[in-house]
Amino acid sequence: MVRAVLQLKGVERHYEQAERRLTILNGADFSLHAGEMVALVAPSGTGKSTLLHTAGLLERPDGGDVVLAGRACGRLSDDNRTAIRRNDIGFVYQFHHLLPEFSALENVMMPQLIKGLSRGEAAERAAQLLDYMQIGKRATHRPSELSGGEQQRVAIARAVANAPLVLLADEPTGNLDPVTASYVFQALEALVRQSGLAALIATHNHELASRMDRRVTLAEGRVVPL
Ligand SMILES: Nc1ncnc2c1ncn2[C@@H]1O[C@H](COP(=O)(O)OP(=O)(O)OP(=O)(O)O)[C@@H](O)[C@H]1O
Repeated sequence: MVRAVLQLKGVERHYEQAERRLTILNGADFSLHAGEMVALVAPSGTGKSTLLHTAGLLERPDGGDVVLAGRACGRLSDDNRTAIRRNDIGFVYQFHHLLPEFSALENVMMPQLIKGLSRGEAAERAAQLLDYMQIGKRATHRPSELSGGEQQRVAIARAVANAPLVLLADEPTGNLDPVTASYVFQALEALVRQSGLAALIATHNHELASRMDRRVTLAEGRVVPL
């Protein structure tokens, strides 16, 4: 049986809004397996970002837990969750959030330098990843000198720079035109398949969702098949 790299077990998330309690995740269960790409497709405001942030240990669940490679992590301290996140989880957002004063190569090197790799090792891996994302020729360019699709390719390379177990993406192509979105997704897919990563990708794009292994949605705070 393929092992679950990421599990949500009865996860609850509530927000206090204008003196009322808003329940976003209400006992959400979900398993993501090694090598799998899963699309999270749900209407705006139903909790996709909340789910990704909780799964990615950015936010703590109010109930239940997040299990990463068999280890219960969701309820750990902020410091412990941050340490685990740095090693084991890659994030891609709708907007690239690249550091504007650094080149594409340096942006991809950054997480590796923070982890403690030497500049030489980090530069070598960053160059390989940029080549893999078919943007190697742009390695010395700053984000402002790149197109939206190129910026997202760099952001994806950065997200996997530390060889995480899990890639979480929140509308990674949401800011791109359909043709560019399709090419960027193709590169993302090739990278995920080649590295054996597990990926959970929130998208409103049904065509891209249809290219993934399975699709889930959120209904009344739970994750259900689509
Ligand atoms: N920090 C917060 N405090 C209060 N309410 C919040 C907070 N974060 C999110 N919410 C609310 O929780 C609900 C779910 O938000 P979330 O961003 O997870 O939805 P989403 O499905 O990702 O939406 P979109 O597709 O528009 O990005 C929304 O009603 C939002 O207003």
